[in-house]
Amino acid sequence: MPSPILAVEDVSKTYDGFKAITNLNFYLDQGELRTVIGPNGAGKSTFFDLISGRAKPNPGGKITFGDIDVTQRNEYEINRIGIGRKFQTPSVYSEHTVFDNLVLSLKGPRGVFSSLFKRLNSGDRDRLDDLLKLIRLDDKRSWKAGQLAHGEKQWLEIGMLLASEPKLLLIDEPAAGMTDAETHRTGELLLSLAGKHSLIVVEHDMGFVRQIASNGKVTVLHQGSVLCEGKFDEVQNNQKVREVYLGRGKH
Ligand SMILES: Nc1ncnc2c1ncn2[C@@H]1O[C@H](COP(=O)(O)OP(=O)(O)OP(=O)(O)O)[C@@H](O)[C@H]1O
Repeated sequence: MPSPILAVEDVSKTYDGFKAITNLNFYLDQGELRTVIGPNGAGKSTFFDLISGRAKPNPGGKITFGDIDVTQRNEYEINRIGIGRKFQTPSVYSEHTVFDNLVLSLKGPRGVFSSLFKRLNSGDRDRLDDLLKLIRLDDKRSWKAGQLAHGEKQWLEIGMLLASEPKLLLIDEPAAGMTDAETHRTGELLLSLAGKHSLIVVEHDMGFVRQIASNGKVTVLHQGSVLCEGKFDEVQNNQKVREVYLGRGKH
């Protein structure tokens, strides 16, 4: 049994007396791709905020990454320890080329100026070439990022996340606003990352969830807690999930 890379234990988060996350327990294995779904307001973004250090849990809970207790670490430290996050809306450097966007995201203490004007070593170059192929933007490496289609910007941002060499990737609704073909390609990309990386993907598009959860587990959040966890079909057929999430339990 692989040991969990992430353990979230008895974690709660209260905002102005409202519990956005309630006694949440969540374990992710090394190399696992987990999909997290849940209705609006279920706590998915707050869950990511807590793991990434953007928000602090109420006293009492614990978040462990590898063997490090990150419960009270700040966002910057957690990112350096190896948790990278991609938000729903792509945020690329529009005026820079695709290639330079990746250079700017390479791991290490580099300012914008030194990143762009420093000579890359051959190891970095090879890695960026591989990344460009992986995200299928090899032929657009010299394009300004602002010229890319929405789906391509999302892939570039996944590439930027990978350039920073995280061990765990938190990815928020990567398929939002994509065409069917782009969505499918994104699923292939994420599936190809599993194993080498650990990933948690929050998503609403059920066709996409079915694709990326084909070999893995889905966690359903509801009112800030785990309602159900299992293979896609198990989750889809779960009565509680139908009632609260799909809203058609009685039909
Ligand atoms: N900073 C905050 N201050 C006050 N309430 C918050 C804050 N962040 C989240 N909440 C509340 O916590 C609950 C969970 O919100 P969250 O954004 O985590 O849900 P979600 O599952 O990501 O929803 P969606 O799918 O709509 O993005 C909501 O009721 C929300 O209003």
